Amino acid sequence: MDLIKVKDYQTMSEKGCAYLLNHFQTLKNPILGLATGSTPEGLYKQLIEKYKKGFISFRDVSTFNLDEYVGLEEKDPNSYHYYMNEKLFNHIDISKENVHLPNGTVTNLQQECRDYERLIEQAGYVDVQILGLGLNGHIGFNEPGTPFSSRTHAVELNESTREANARFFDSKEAVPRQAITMGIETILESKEILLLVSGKKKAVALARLLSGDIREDFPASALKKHPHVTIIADEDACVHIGEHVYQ
Ligand SMILES: O=P(O)(O)OC[C@H]1O[C@](O)(CO)[C@@H](O)[C@@H]1O
Repeated sequence: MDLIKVKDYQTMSEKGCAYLLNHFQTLKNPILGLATGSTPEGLYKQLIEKYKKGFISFRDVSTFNLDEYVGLEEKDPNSYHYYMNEKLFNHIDISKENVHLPNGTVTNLQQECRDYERLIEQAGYVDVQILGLGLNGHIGFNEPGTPFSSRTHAVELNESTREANARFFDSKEAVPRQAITMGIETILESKEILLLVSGKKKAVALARLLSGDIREDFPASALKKHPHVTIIADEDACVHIGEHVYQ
């Protein structure tokens, strides 16, 4: 894993954008894996800016999002469909049929997960997967204990994750209890992975990722098995690096 340490959130977002643009140049039909949450918002702003200035087009880009809540309609402001439309897709020239997110409103979640896997495979797998880091080391919605061999699946969300995400909802009770997420093995099939980490809150998780063992109770540690992971982290997120030895 390569660690690029930057000053702050803004620089992390700019560097993340430069990293993606670099990869875009080498790919004919880039397939991007996308994350939600607070962390990539600045990166999406950067991408929109580059598009508006004419530096980049998304006409040939396809996207696969990591996850979606179960039970939220696309029009629900807390759904990840809504988030992606608002934060990125509505502002760029991407074709809606090239955009993919799991559908959390279907009755047969297992079938939806299998279909999502098939779509990723048919597309030829993700070229660059963007990830954020959960406080408990989750990636996508793969909570601690998720087998590294997991494929796209429906999950029960941890209370700590529901609490962390309650800031987007009216109350913690309103946060869905289930989600669909790409599995850890699905994520590891991406050709390149870009992990963005920002803020003091993430410092312990980042330090554990860098110096701890590869263990299923810390999902992000699976990234150490991948040959092409780049981490861009700001100074606040790096404050605990090297301080402890994590088991
Ligand atoms: O970027 P945030 O909001 O800190 O969230 C970190 C991670 O947690 C999730 O929001 C899931 O809870 C991921 O989508 C995200 O990458």
